[in-house]
Amino acid sequence: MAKIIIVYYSMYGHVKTMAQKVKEGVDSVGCAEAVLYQVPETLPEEVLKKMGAPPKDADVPVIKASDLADADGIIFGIPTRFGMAAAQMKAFMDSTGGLWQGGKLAGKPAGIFFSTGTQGGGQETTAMTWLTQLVHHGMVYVPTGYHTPKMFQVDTPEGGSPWGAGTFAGADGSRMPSEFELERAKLQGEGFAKVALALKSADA
Ligand SMILES: Cc1cc2nc3c(=O)[nH]c(=O)nc-3n(C[C@H](O)[C@H](O)[C@H](O)COP(=O)(O)O)c2cc1C
Repeated sequence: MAKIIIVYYSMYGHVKTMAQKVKEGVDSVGCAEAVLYQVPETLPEEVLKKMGAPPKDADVPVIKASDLADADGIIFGIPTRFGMAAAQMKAFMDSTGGLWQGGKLAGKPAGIFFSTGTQGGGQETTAMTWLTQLVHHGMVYVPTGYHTPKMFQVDTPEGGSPWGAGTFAGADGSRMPSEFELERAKLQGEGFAKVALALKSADA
């Protein structure tokens, strides 16, 4: 059984909704199971209140760096801030120095999915700039590529790219992931689990 960790930050629920679909995809493969975690919050309560952030989910545990060590693969769910990852995600990665020194994540597959407010708001730059985290840990980036013919056909704005599944929250945050974006999130989970299983069996 391959254990896949899906670790995300989600202030308004878009990334969380995508994370649940990615999990569905991983779990559908058989011999693979995804576990959801959220990263610790770094903003003070009063700032969160001003930003209109709802309370965090009690049902998703908050991750510690050591939780990553026994994963067979890690998928990162990232909301965009100013064209790159939300600082909460980076703050969590900054707590993984011990794992990095011990090479504990080296060789593990890693995927990325994301959410921006708008088209052109930084879906690909968020993924690209996150690669530094993976490279320094020696992780193996698993993109989705054009994993469904529908990616060539969309005529309405849809989030995501060959870098990973994605969604648009809309300028006011009111848009929720579309059916196509959720389908891609599930496909990403499926494809990722297959790669993780192959790497795990090659390692056995
Ligand atoms: C401080 C801040 C910076 C943001 N920067 C961007 C940005 O550069 N591009 C963009 O499209 N959206 C930006 N957004 C919108 C977020 O990406 C959006 O709220 C998020 O993807 C929603 O995901 P969530 O519901 O999981 O939190 C920003 C939001 C905040 C609060």
